[in-house]
Amino acid sequence: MTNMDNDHIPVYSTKSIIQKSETEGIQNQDKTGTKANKQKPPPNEKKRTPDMGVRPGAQEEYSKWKQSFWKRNGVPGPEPTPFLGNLGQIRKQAIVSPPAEQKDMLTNAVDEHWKFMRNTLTATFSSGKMRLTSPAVAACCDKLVENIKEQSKDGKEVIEIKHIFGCFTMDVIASTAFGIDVNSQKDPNNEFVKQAKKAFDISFTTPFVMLLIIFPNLASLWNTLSNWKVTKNAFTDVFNFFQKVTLSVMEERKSGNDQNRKDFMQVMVNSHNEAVDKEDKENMVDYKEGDSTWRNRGLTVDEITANSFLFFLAGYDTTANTMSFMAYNLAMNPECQEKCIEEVDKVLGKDKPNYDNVLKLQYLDNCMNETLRMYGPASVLNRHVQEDCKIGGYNVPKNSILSIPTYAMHHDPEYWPEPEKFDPDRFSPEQKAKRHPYAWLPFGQGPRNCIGMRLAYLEAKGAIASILQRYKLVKCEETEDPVIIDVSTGLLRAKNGIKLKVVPRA
Ligand code: HEM
Repeated sequence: MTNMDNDHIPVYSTKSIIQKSETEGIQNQDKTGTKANKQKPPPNEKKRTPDMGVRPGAQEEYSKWKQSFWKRNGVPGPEPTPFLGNLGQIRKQAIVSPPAEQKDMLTNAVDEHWKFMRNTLTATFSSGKMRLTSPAVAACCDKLVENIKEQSKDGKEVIEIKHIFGCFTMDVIASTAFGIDVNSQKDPNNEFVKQAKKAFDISFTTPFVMLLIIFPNLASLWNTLSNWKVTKNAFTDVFNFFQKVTLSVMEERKSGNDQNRKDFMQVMVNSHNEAVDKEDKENMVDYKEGDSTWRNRGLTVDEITANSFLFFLAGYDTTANTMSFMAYNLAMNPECQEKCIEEVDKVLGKDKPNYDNVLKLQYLDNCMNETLRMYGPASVLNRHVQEDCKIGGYNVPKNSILSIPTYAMHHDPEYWPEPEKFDPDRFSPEQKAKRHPYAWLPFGQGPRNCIGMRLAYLEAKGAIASILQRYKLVKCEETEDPVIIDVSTGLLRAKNGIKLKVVPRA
């Protein structure tokens, strides 16, 4: 996605996205798709002088002109409010790229540069690389269980589960993306932990980010608006810290220390000389042998730094929230938790989780998928339209931004009967076969989908399985029922956290 220069378009109808064919033949549709787009804003009736005042209703017409773009193009939807359009309705579904000035982040890159980096980084998350990374994830699972043991005091203490999982995902990213071992639960004053938390707080709690949610096309002003300097400078400080960490880790690797470490950092460092395996090629965007955008060079130091940092921003809270809601769902549905425990005992026994045994936890997989349906952290997807096109019979002009409301789609009773019910069997092969594949999009879709999905499954399933090997997750008086959702920061999370008891298994 890029910084945009056109209308921000909320697409409301799940049906219009999912069942394109059903919406063909709409009335009032401009056949060429151009005439309607060339309409001008309402003209002033006459040249106004300062004392003439404004024609009744004209102010409102102007204030809604941008927001009524789709209405004028025949696309049905809710009535926009002046200036903010339908923000009230889509706020629940907003996700935003971090406001980094770093052009080398995958999320900020475009065209050939994005393609080169996406293909290079895709290799970082291949199943082969995941296998190499799984001992590092298993070590973090051990720390997680140890921290739970210390906090739970034989199941008597109430645990803020989101905090525990936040520390876990922080440890995983530190270890896999930066090659640094930390225990953020036990050592909150560690410099890496402090800076990482700062980066995250800046990205997701400042008014600037809220503004970006409201007006995504303002992102291009990031470098020029001085009243955001404080935030920008703070963010740059944090980025500089991560840059120093990356450089010193790379230096250490070059000097021979830790060269055999199998983490993303090493894969990125080796990117110019590593072999490309068959699976990498299959997952790459438009991969062609000898393509000039691919492997004509390795990743630069700036690209490695920017993307290690991005992995942290994109993978920390998303995965921690998913795990928290998963634990919540299992505590609220003990019969489902029993099934998971049975499966974990059968498949893992007392073994540590790794890429292959975690893949075999099919019921736990269904529980994670159902959790992502109910509480997927990214509740909206955005696309920048590159060419004039038709979607579901509607004309969509070049340079529009489409917002796809996944939260709304995941709660549409037409596709998900009793949407508020936790029912992991919705993801059985039979149920899945009956559903449109795009009815469930927690990781997005297409070439720009989530690159870290495999890691997210390995982390979340591995950690929950490690807990269930020893403990049960139990609802207690402090557990909110139903849990209150907060979307004010752009990412969906539990407003008051999630509190549970973690009781040792008999
Ligand atoms: C449960 C956890 C996660 C969820 C629900 C999630 C969801 C998403 C979504 C919805 C997108 C946008 C996709 C689209 O527009 O089609 C995305 C992009 C991305 N995600 Fe994730 N994500 C998760 C974990 C991770 C992790 C662990 C990492 C890395 C360590 C990661 C790295 C990224 C990156 C780099 C992109 C941008 C890809 C690009 O622009 O080419 N994510 N993620």
